[in-house]
Amino acid sequence: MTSSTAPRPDAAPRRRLFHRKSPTAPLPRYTVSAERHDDALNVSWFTIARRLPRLSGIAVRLAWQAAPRVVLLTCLLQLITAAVTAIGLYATTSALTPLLASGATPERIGEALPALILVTVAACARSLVSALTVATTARIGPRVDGIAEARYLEATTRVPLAAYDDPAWSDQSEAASRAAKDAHQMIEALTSVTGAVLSIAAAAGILAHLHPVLLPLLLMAVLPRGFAAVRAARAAYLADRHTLADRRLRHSVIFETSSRDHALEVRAYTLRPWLLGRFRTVAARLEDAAAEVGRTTARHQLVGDAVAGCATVGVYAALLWLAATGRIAPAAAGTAFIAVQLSSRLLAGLVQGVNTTYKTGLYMADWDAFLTDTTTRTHLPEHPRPVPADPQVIEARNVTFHYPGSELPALQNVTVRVRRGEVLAIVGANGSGKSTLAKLLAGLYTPTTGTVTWDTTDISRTDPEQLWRRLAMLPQHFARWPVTARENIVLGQETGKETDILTAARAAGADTVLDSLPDGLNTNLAPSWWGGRDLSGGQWQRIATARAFYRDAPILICDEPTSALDPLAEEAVYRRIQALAKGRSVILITHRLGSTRTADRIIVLDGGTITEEGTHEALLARDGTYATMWRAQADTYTGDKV
Ligand SMILES: Nc1ncnc2c1ncn2[C@@H]1O[C@H](COP(=O)(O)OP(=O)(O)OP(=O)(O)O)[C@@H](O)[C@H]1O
Repeated sequence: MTSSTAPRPDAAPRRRLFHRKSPTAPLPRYTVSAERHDDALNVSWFTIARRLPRLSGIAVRLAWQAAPRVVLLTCLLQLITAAVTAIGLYATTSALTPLLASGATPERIGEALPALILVTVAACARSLVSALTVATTARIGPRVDGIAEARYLEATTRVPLAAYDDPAWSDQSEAASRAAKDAHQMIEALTSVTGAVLSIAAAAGILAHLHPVLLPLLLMAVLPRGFAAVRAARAAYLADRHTLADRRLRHSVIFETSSRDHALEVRAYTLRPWLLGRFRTVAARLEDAAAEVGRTTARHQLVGDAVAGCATVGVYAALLWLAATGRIAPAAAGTAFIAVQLSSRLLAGLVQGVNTTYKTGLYMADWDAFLTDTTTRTHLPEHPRPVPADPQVIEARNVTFHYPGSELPALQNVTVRVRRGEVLAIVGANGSGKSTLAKLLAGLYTPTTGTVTWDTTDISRTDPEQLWRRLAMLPQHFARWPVTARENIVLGQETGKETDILTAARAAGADTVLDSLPDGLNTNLAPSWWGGRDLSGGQWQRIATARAFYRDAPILICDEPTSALDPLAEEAVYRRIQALAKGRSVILITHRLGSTRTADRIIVLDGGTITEEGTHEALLARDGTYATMWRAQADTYTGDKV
């Protein structure tokens, strides 16, 4: 399996999408990382027949999990449909035999009447059972989607963070999320396939019973269209896979163009033409792909219909000949005629069903493979080591770390230790590896080589969820959760005492923010929803800081905690961090060197390696990078050279 989404130079779309006021924009054409089913068009019928049960099995298992009784009911309804079809056809022969015989018309009709009533009852029963099947299937669909989506979400929230940096995983994730949303289609399709197959089998059984030659004749009429359907499905699926990257791109272009977060820059930078140009480029590419699928499907359908049409004419001619030469009874020929017509109608459902089953089934296989791959990536240790409840020392030893797909290490041979009760400040230029080191110490990434230990426990051998329960982290890019202020602070923990929430808020300077909100802690901070309120950047940072302070964890990591705060709030937050360090290990990443003065130790990172380590005074005395940065910052305050 290849694993990259390397951009290729964009080729101009072959045809125009729609009337455009603004031009299309150059947009990289990404390749899809894992073309797992590229062989789908080339495989033999035998392979498809072999694959279909497995593909169907995934959906059937989901359906069974969702509603076993409803599945059983659906199967029962399918069997009833087939039985009613057989009864209807059998009754047709019984009705035709007296009708086509010689004798007085009233007598012949009288003789055929019970069979005619049976034919009518069978037709009504078929319609009723078919309606019941639709209602029953509709009950399973949403539950199946729900289970498939929940399992997708469980996998994505469990997978190590590094997976999100891997384009191959992101591609798979897109395919799996699409499959999970459409799982119900597979169930509907399978139901119609089973129903049609059983009914056609019933028709075939009756025909075989009437005369052995009728069965091959029926198959001749129905098979060509079925073959065409499967070919069209494979072509459509492959085209879908090849446009996966473009569909991801289109989602992100739509999001970037219309989201609230980007709305200001869209206007201030007059981005409309550029963004719409990007959208039109990717939409045109998708339009071209869809048109290609349409052409392929039409070609297969046309060939299938032509062959099926010829075969049907041949079947009718053969029936006439068999009846005319007395080889089969006229009533049997009449029933065969009706059976071929009925089967052709059923075939329409079967064709559609096989089409969807195969296509959706391949996506369900992607979903299944994604869950397996994600579980493999999650690789929890079989017997996880317990995480120390109150670690005394957190240590990275000879740690080197590469982001997925990145040749240069973000960290190289880093050894660092932070003890309980200590504040370790990490400083350095942009991109020097500060956040990466913090994430490794927190177990959010696993080192490529080297170890991170909490006390003597190698954290790669622990259960990460247990580890993260001992962690309070204020990341550089914190999330603005669209929930209440209270939930934003308590986030993921049981709602504790109101006084604890307010204490954390006060320590983070968020108390004044809460005072300004109409419903205080209960104010909804989802500005895109009715009644929701937004906050300023600094106010959000105070809430996010309160979130980290509220969490009573032995390890506190603050990554640029005051980047948006006013000077007074900044001062208060650093004081609080200092106070919190008493019972904790604190890792502080900051460019505000004023705040590092009181840190117990400072490390300076440069290009992923530690170049200096010591106290503020020791590093100033050393007159290295730290001293240079300190002086540069001091100059901006004093206006003098220090
Ligand atoms: N998800 C990622 N995938 C690939 N490379 C990454 C990723 N995140 C960071 N990097 C790279 O790793 C290096 C270290 O990044 P890191 O975020 O740790 O720097 P930093 O010192 O925290 O920077 P800043 O001061 O700008 O926040 C940088 O070269 C960056 O480009």
